[in-house]
Amino acid sequence: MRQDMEILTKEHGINSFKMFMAYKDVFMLRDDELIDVFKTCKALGAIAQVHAENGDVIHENQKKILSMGITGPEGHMYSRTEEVEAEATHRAIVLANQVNCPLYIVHVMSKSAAKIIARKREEGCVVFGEPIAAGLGTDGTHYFNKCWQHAAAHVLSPPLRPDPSTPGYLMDMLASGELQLTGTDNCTFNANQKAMGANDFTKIPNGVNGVEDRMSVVWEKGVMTGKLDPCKFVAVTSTNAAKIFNIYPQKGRIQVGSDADIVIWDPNQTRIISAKTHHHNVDFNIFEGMECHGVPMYVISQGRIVVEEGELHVSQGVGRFIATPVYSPYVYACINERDQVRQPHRVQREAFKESTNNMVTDGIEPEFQKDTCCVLSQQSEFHSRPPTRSGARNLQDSTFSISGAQIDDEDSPRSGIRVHNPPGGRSTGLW
Ligand SMILES: NC(=O)NCCC(=O)O
Ligand SMILES: [Zn+2]
Repeated sequence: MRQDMEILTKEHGINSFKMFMAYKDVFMLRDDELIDVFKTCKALGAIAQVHAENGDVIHENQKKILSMGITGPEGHMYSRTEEVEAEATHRAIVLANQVNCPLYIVHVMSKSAAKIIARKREEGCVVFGEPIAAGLGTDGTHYFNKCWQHAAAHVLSPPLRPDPSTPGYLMDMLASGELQLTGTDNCTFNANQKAMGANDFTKIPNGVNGVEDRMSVVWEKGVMTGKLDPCKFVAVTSTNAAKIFNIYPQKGRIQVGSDADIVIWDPNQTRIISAKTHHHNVDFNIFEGMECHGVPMYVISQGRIVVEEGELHVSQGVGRFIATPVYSPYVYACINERDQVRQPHRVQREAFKESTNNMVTDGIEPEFQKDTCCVLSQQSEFHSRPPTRSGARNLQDSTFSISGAQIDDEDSPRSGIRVHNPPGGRSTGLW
């Protein structure tokens, strides 16, 4: 695998690798495997991407939900809760940070996962979060739709969230910079293909549309709501991605020398999204009926007009692959510095010399020293402090040990523990 990644980065212009924490027994990587790939990405200067959901938990939940007789698309959502996404998001960030590898979380779908990304960035982790058009434009209430096809058409992973305030929240996070860019994870299936899971939600192919409508959805939900200004709109739809994937300013900027890929956006026009008029080769559009302000009047690609007033003028094969070089400075600048300054360092000490008196008895009256020695050796398995002057166990000590033993196991029965020297003199009193 490492060799393949090396060839891809060095000879084919690939600088990012997506890993799955979901899809148990298919794509799912375990922690040690993730660490391995993160280390390889780091060594190659690539960006590690993860699909963050806990595949083991999903597997358990799926069995449970199916056994309850829930076979429809709502089961997809119930089996992949926010917590399942948030746990994996947190774990991925921790693992990547441990090996100082930059991380990109694809399709951030929940408030919980977004909050974790924001918190870990605040703590200094190099992690980027990408919400997608689906999660910004619609929500998981569609899984409760009585029409199976409608509900199944919204199945993607992680799923849309039933909390209808989620899209607005994710947009707020983009506006504040806590999430950085928008994608789509465009991956469409028509009704017949989705029907593979007609009797079992776990078999519904995952994925929805997004690529054609992403700009419109982000403008409508971001700019028209006053959350994003037009410059931030450009940043989260274009420039930030170009920077992260190391193709800026060839892409993501309009200037002499950059590629002539330009969208002329008319903010005053409106259009209504529909499967009847979209250009996807699929029979459903998850944004069906959404009225969007802001319409691309012209799209220029490689200097040629490819969209003009709603009409598409493209020919197959004119697209070209853009190589993405490793060591993106926007991603790796801090990483390289951290490699230098965050090294653990060894403390220089004198060699250990065995002491002739290995009991610490300072401050304990001589008459109690014998008892004390006995107690200390009994305590060796525990965090030990000497007994108090009265001889009682020091209450600052932990009485917990992994073995389950208690510090006072030998004084039985437990309800009648003898105190050698309680305040006020020796007695056989109980405490
Ligand atoms: N988002 C989605 O369901 N896409 C299909 C493949 C994947 O899970 O990434
Ligand atoms: Zn994915």
